[in-house]
Order: sequence, then structure tokens, then C-alpha cells
Amino acid sequence: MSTEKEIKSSKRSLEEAEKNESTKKLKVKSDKKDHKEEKNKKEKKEKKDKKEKKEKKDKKDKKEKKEKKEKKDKEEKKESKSDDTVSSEQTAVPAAAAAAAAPSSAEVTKFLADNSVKIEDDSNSNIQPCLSFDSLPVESKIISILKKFPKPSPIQAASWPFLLAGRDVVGVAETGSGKTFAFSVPVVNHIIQEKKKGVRALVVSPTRELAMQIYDSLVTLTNVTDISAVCVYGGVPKEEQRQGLKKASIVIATPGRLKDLIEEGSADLSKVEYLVLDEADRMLEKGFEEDIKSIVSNTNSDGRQTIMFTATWPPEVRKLASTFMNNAVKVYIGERDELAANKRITQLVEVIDPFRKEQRLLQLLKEHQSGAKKDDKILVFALYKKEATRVERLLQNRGFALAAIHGDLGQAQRTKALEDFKTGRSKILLATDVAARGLDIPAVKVVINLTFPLTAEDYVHRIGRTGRAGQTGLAITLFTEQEKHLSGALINVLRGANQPVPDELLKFGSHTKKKEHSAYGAFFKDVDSTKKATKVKFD
Ligand SMILES: Nc1ncnc2c1ncn2[C@@H]1O[C@H](COP(=O)(O)OP(=O)(O)OP(=O)(O)O)[C@@H](O)[C@H]1O
Repeated sequence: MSTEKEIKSSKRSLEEAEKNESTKKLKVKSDKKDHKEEKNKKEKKEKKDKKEKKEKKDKKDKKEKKEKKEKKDKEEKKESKSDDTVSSEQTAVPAAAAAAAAPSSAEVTKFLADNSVKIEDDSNSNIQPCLSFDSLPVESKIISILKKFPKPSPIQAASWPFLLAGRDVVGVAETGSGKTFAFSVPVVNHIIQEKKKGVRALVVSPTRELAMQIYDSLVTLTNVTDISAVCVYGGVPKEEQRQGLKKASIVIATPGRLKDLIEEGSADLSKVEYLVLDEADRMLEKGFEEDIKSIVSNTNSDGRQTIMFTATWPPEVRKLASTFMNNAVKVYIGERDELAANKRITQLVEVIDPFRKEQRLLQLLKEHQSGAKKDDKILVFALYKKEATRVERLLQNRGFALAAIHGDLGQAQRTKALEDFKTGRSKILLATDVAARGLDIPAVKVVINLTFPLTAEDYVHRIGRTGRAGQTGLAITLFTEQEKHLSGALINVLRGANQPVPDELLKFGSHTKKKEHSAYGAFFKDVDSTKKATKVKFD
């Protein structure tokens, strides 16, 4: 019995031992499993951490790289803009040579005084004018084009160094004083050196004809480089302009067509570094202000250099101009606050009965195109397109061979008329204010204002079609009682240019009315809805 008991007991102990063993095994197994899971978990976490760390590092590296590149680009741009560091191999007027040719301080003082140059520069950067082409630190190819002129004109001499140093500039100088090259030369020079793709410079002009003329001027500079320019303006098909925009570095444009091309996605201005508003006061007047704001918003506001040139700079537009600019330098040649006409133009004003104006025009044309003067070019301004059309017919009936340019004509007719007048095929051009600003027509001897324009500024621009580039000229203005509200402003312009003021004009009063119709301005306002009806009847 006892043996059986012992056997049973040892069997039980054996079973217990086995059970313990198996529990132990199970436990070990489970511990092992837990351990493995933990390990996996740990590895996974480590992997994740590592990945996140790497991503963070990559991001940081990328950011640093980008910042470094931007800094480098900025520095390079700054360097290329700095007038004394333009020393690339291609620059045949190296900084050293340009510095050697730099004017003495006595020469600078004389230049500033002789030309009534006023420079307003809040940064006090002490940038000196550049009085000869030899002291201009730009590409030799550009200098070779400029050397057809004896020396820089005052506005060029005073504004080039600031523009080359990358500053925003407002340049105000009389009509016909070389403002187009004043802004074009630095822009083309920068673009040659940058060699980047895309539209880098945008020049905006108020009229199609002026846009084309600026393009022609710029092309004389870009022709000696591999830079491409395109002119975009209304009244002609868009396709050629779209193609041109694909490869152009410089765009010259009128606002309406440019806005169209931006909206349809054909014009990308995001890389524009140079924005030029030619005839800037006109571009900032009501009729264009919204277009300009919208165009400017498409350019890169950070790195953009903004440049405004004009012959007239009324206080009304100065504040708006400053919103587009960054600490701009103002360069004035001549008057700063007075509306000033070119002093080489003789201004004659005849106060006349409105009914007699056209008769008087016929006399004047005969008088100024007879004998030795028979081939002289005369530009006649009417105010509205209906008036222009009527007078065109009148002159044709009287046997005058003339060209006409106004808003009633198609673009092809306008372009042909201007071309005929430029080349001298037509000796008379009858125009509305579409031709008042900027047009550089060789050898216009006389400007006749058949009807006074809507503003004294427009008067200054109109008469500025003669007496260009140092020449003299004659402007004859028929002034009637209907314009007497402008007599004060006209008297000021006459006095400012040392011109005689007729007593009949003085009788209208010399009080100057504030400019009232910025909404009209000079261009494309060939509508006569606001003109008071006259009782004159014409066939
Ligand atoms: N340095 C210079 N010396 C002499 N003539 C020059 C010089 N630079 C430009 N010109 C010439 O002067 C003429 C007038 O220049 P431009 O048309 O640029 O005048 P502007 O000041 O823009 O006139 P506006 O106010 O009427 O627009 C042009 O025929 C141009 O070739």
C-alpha cells in the first residue's frame, strides 16, 4: 500500500514538475514574445524618429540652401547694379577707366548750376553725375551706340548713376531732352549682365505710337546684344505679340493690351525687375490709374526697380507715384514745382474769335510753308476727333496734302500717317492729343494749336514736338474765350519761358485754376460729349 501511495505521490510530483516546467516554458515564450514586440516597437520608433530627424534636417538644409542662394543672387544683383563694381569682362568701359574719367567736383558743381539740376535723395548716397560717355560704366557695345551724340544730356548725366546703382528714380526734364535713353541704357545694361530668362523689364507708355517709338529706340541698343524685346499695343492682332512675349526680356506696352495678355495668361510679369512708366504723370491720371495698379500687382514688388520719367510732374500725382516706389531719388532738370516748357521754343499766342480759327489756320499754313519754308513740317493739333476729321476735310479741299492721326482712324492708317510725316512725305500732320506726348518726329518746325488742349500740361507736351534735342522751334496757339479758365496756367508757362504774354490773354485773368480734369488727360479722349455746343455750322 505504502508503495502504491509512494508511486502515486511521486507521479503527482512528476506531473507538478512537468506542469511547472511547461508554465515556465510558456512564461519564457511569452516573455520572449513580449520582448520581441517591444524590440520591434522600439526599432519602429527609432526608425520613425530617424526618418523625422532626416526630414527635418533635409528641410533645414534646403531652407539654408535657398536662403544662401537668394542672398548670393541679391548680392550679385547689387554688385551688377553698383556703378563702381561693373567690371565684368564684357564691360569695355571698366570701372577703373570710368572712375578715371569721372568729373572733378568743380565740373560737377558747374554742371548742376548750368543745367538747374536738383537732386532729392533721402539716402544722401553722394552719387555723382556722369558727364561723359567715357565715365559711364556700361557695356562698350552700348557706349558705341551712344557715341553718335557728343555727350550725355543733362537728364541722362544726372539719372544714369542712380539707375545703375539700382535706385528707384523719378526723372523730370523738358520735352525732347533724351529721357528715353535715360531709362533705356541702364535697363539694357543690367539685362545683358544678368543673362536670366523671362521678362525682366517692362516699359509702359500711354499711346501705341509712343510705345512703338520707345521700342525702336530700345532696339537700337538691344540689336548689338542677344536680348529680345517686344512691343505690345492695341488695334493689331495679338498672335505675333504672344509669340514675342515667349522669348522677350524687355516688353514695351500700352496698358489695355498688356492687361488683356496678362489675363489670358500670355504675359508673365512675375520676374520683372525694372518697371518704367514713361509719361508717368499721364500714366497715373484717373484714366490709367486702375490699369497701372493692376499691371504693377503682376510684377515682383520685392526686387523691382521702379522708374518714372516725364516732362511735367504735377503735385496731384506725386503721392500716388510714391506708392509704387521705394525711397525714390528725384532728379529735376529745370523747375521743380513749376510747369515748364522748353525754353528754345518760341511761343506765340493769338487770342481769337472762335469763328475765325479755321480761316486763320489756313493763313498760318500758307505763311509757314512758303518760299524757303515750303518743305517745313507743321504739326496741327485739334482737340477732338470730330474737329480733326472736319478740319482734315477742309484742308484737303483747300489743296493741302496732309496726314492725320486721331482716334477715328484704324491703327494701320495712324501708323502710316505718322510714318509719312516722319519721312516728310506729308508736310502737315493734323492730330488730336494722341500725338501730344513723347513723339520724336524729326524737324517739326512749327506746332499750331488750333484748339487749346484740356490742360496746361498737355500744352507743354504738344509744343514740345518741336525744338527737340537742342533745336529751336515755333509754337502758335489760337486761344479763345472758351478756354479762358486756362489763361492763368498758360500765362505762367509763357512767363516761365520768357515769352511775350499778349494783353488780350491777360484780360482773361492770370488766376490759375487747379487742374480739374485729370479724368480726361490727353489721350484717347477723342470724344466731344463734354464740349459745350458751339453754333458754328460746317458743311
Ligand atoms: N545725349 C544726347 N544728345 C543729343 N541728342 C540726344 C541725346 N540722347 C537722346 N537724344 C535725341 O534727342 C531726341 C529726343 O529724345 P527723347 O525722345 O528721348 O526725348 P524725351 O525727353 O523723352 O521727350 P518727351 O518729353 O517729348 O517724351 C531723340 O531724337 C534722341 O535720339
